[in-house]
Amino acid sequence: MSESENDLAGPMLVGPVLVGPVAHGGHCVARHEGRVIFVRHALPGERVMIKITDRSHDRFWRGDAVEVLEPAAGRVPPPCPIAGPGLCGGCDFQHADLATQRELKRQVVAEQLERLAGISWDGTVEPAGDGDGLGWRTRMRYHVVHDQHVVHDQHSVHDQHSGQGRAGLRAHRSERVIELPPGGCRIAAPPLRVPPAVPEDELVGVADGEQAIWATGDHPAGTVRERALGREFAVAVDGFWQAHPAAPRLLTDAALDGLAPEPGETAFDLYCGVGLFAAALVDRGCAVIGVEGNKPAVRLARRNLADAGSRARFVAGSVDRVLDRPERRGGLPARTDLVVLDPPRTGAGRKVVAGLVRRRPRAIAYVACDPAALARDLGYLATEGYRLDSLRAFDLFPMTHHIECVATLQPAD
Ligand SMILES: C[S@@+](CC[C@H](N)C(=O)[O-])C[C@H]1O[C@@H](n2cnc3c(N)ncnc32)[C@H](O)[C@@H]1O
Repeated sequence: MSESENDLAGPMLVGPVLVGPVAHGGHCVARHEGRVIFVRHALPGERVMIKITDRSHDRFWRGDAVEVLEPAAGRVPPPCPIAGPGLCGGCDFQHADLATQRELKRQVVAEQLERLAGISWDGTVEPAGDGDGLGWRTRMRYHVVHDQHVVHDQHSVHDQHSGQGRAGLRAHRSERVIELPPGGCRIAAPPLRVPPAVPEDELVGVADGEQAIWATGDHPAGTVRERALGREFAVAVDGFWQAHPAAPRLLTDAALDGLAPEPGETAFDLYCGVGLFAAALVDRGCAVIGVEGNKPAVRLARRNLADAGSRARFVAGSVDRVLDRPERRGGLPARTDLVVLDPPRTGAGRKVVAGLVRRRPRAIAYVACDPAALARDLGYLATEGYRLDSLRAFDLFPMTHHIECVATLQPAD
């Protein structure tokens, strides 16, 4: 709980405040009486009243715009009734139209690249083809709220929940669960919008066409079949697969456009999951080695690419360690023509960058779900002699602040 929520004087309201530029993380920057406030539910240029939600940092506060005195041109009523201040933390930008959302994301990518890598980028954020930015999310994790009742027995008093719970989503930066509104989650694919009542605390849903597959527990068993690139991929129910249905095609096309693979070339697919980029490279005639830390995903990748025979090989392990290991001890060859890397939100880091540039690839495609980590790693790659060739940004997470980028690089000389 934040300090302000603990405050006996009640929540603190400040303003009117003029909202400044958007910042990475789904908020804008405002200044009030010499202090920076990261404010959610606002747009640049608006004049708002801010409810302070976190005063625990010396250098900045956090807050929600709870009253908009002068709205910006792109403001719209949020399509979901739980998208407002203090409610669901999943969607950051429902109060902006899609063009404004994309402009905010463009500014964030450009600012991160400039500030962290000294790169000036004048690209746009490309839509993923959805009309209204709703109903795209094919993977959902719901939390379940139970009615608690207190049980007294002869030894102790404890809380118990009774029977089925009601599904919800977490509030922003909080464990608090906000119950779904009637009609369910607006960005979930239609079969996942309204989940079934379950007795467990968590519920994972995967959309399989018009059907939903539901699973509970920390490590739900089972696989689903995803169709992409004219292939079928088996994916664990709780495993990684791109959440937007347009993502596999958009991202592999962008990576391959930059790499321009030739038949017979060698490639690494680092952080390969169940083999999406490996499949795209194999289908263009390359021999690929995938590296993935999640062992079940590696087993599925081997199955998914079984038709490629010796042209697709998968190594289980942490990318930094596998890159460091000699080939005779299960590491990777000393040279490769091409590299695709698609790390988690934390990015690849200096050690991975050093390990891959040592192989002198003629082209690298970096698929990134965090523009700050991407910009930091592009800085490392520049120091190691790789220059940015192209950078495309895709709006694969409409209504949220998230954005997916594909950067391609070549040796500077
Ligand atoms: C963003 S996903 C990309 C998966 C795949 N490229 C795709 O598009 O389906 C990142 C993957 O990296 C894996 N991963 C995370 N950290 C890792 C590490 N240090 N070494 C190897 N794999 C890692 C995760 O298990 C996950 O499958």
